[in-house]
Amino acid sequence: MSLTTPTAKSVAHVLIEALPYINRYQDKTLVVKYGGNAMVDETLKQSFARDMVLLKRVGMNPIVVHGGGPQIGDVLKRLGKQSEFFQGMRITDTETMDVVQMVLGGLVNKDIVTLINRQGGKAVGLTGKDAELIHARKLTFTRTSPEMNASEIIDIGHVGEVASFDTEILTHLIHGDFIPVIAPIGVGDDGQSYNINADLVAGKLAEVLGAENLMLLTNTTGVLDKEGKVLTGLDSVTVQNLIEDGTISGGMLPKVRCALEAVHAGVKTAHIIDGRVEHAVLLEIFTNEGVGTLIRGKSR
Ligand SMILES: Nc1ncnc2c1ncn2[C@@H]1O[C@H](COP(=O)(O)OP(=O)(O)O)[C@@H](O)[C@H]1O
Ligand SMILES: CC(=O)N[C@@H](CCC(=O)OP(=O)(O)O)C(=O)O
Repeated sequence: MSLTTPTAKSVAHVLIEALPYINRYQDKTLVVKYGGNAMVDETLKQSFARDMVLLKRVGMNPIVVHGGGPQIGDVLKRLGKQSEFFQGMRITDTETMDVVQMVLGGLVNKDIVTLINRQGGKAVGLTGKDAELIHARKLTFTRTSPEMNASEIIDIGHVGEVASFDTEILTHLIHGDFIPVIAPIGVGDDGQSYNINADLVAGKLAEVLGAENLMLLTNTTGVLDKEGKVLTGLDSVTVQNLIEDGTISGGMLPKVRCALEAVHAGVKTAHIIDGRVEHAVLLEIFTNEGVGTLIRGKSR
């Protein structure tokens, strides 16, 4: 290919356009949450893996936190078990917890690790139990019953929230040029395993690592309004209104909540983007255009 052909020129142009972004993100941490719904086909999974390797090679520190809700659901179904949710959280009895560990810590985690390594990266897969990365506590809900004038505790089994992180292992991995790939399973004080929503893990991890960016990859073009248009530049007031009027619901609730908490705690930007678009992460990082919903810290 000659250097004067339009293709060569456009390649040079793209690289030069990316330079300010590469400078800006040099040595910065990006927490990328890869949702189970975004892992839809092999080509897309490979393009995601390639993005992670490229980010690492140009000097950023990507950390992947993955989900796998649909994949857990499929295996449970094969075992003749129905998935049940309470406020977006999977009701997790002991048998379900075993399946969660096998699917997230085994199948999904190792699939992502292999894809990244095949693209030339050095990925290491962990659950939150490895080096006690994620300390969990049991998540319980209370429901107030006006008739009985009392509140009732709702136990949804082995479901946890993040109590704290021990990030020492991540520091070692980042300095060794590895890409950590984390399954959202925590360990309690009692040594028990807890199933944690992956958005919650990604948001809290971005906070404690002082990440530059939190990116949540899902299966919509972003947070949508009632007409299906992508909303962007959302702050806490707008998000609250959208939750109250029912525009934001289900699996989008933990995403917007943890993104808001992260930006309030100092993460520079949080984005909810469409993981079904090839190279969605690169488009978000290296272009001015942005491809999803930006969540803001303060109203401007
Ligand atoms: N306002 C909204 N905009 C976009 N998606 C929404 C909205 N409210 C609810 N959702 C739902 O949230 C889902 C994304 O959450 P979830 O299924 O948990 O994905 P993931 O597996 O990526 O975490 C969307 O597919 C959509 O059904
Ligand atoms: C407590 C809880 O609901 N945990 C989730 C963990 C996986 C997850 O979060 O996967 P996605 O990001 O693909 O939805 C679950 O069991 O499905």
